[in-house]
Amino acid sequence: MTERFSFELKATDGKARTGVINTPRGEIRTPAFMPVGTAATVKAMMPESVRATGADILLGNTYHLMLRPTAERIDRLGGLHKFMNWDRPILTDSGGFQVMSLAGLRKLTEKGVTFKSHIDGSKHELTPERSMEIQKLLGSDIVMCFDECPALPADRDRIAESMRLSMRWAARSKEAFGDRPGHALFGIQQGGLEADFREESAEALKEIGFDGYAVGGLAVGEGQEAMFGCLDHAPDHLPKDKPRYLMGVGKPDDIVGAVARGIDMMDCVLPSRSGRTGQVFTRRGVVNIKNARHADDPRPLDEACSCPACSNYSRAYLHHVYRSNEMISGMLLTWHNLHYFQEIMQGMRDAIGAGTFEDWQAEFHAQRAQGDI
Ligand SMILES: CNc1nc2c(CCNCC3CCCCC3)c3nc(N)[nH]c(=O)c3cc2[nH]1
Repeated sequence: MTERFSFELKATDGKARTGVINTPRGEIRTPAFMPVGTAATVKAMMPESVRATGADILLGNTYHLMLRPTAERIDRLGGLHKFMNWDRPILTDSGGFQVMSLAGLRKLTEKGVTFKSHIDGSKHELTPERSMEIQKLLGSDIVMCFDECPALPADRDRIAESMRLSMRWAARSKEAFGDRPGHALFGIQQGGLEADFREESAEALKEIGFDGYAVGGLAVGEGQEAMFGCLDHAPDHLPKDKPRYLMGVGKPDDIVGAVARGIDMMDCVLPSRSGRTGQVFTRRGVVNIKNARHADDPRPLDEACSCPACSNYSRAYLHHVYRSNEMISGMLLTWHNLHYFQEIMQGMRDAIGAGTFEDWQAEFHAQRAQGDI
């Protein structure tokens, strides 16, 4: 059990890296996929099941939890780990991104953001200082700076202005975070798809100094080609000896492409949200379980998968419980998707460690090209 937060790089293969983040609540094997636990739960999953899929860390959300049940109440009840019965690391986002995508009636100023709750319309304010206070009350192990993520497409002036505001907010976040051994504060690089702004943002963050660096401002509708184009240079300006976290990504092939470009950590609602809408990710591509062609199919979703859904149930059963809107449908498909995403991460960690990441990527893409799934 370490009292400090540290990152050990174990091996690299091209720009891809594999390593371990040591935290007082346990280690995080990288590259890491972090399941999203928006309102103190990974939807349809017990925490022990999330762990069984191979997750070392999960995400909590400042925006949702500040509105309901409030960070103060979670603090009074012993913090988010105890509240949701997850004793391993938790990373919390700073709330700004969710305000811009969820809240009503927002007002953005140099100080921060005021907004109306999407739950009951009550008025709230988020500033770098308040976001740090909330994340401290939640007890999260990895805290994200309070930032502003501009919607793309946006012109260069808007992107520069937004990035420079986020850099001022990063300095205020660091100031408010203080010195908290065993807890980490991550800066968030902004700058849209502009290489010069990405470099300016990275330099500003390094000047302030953080325990890890996120690549923000992506996966906001730019498409995979533009995102990869940005990732071909954006991580290069970030410190090599600190973890790099790409926020909000993504589909399996997004994740593989991001790791190949030097990313160590990712989060996405996709596997859990898709699990509830019948979209199943497999090594050969996506299966839509609600399609009538599965009604009589006795085969598992994926013969090569060892998750409970693939080990114990037929496609016909999964089709039936999805169509019947039974709770077990979301449980089994979410479990499968999270298990599959973690299997991809384990495959990449092993391949990078063995120096065979090129071959692993070729096999990953070849399998997906196959026909009927
Ligand atoms: C989906 N695409 C995307 N997500 C981004 C996110 C959110 C990442 N996921 C956080 C979880 C979401 C569900 C609830 C729990 C927290 C971003 N967050 C921040 N702070 N800044 C971004 O530029 C930023 C950019 C992002 N792009």
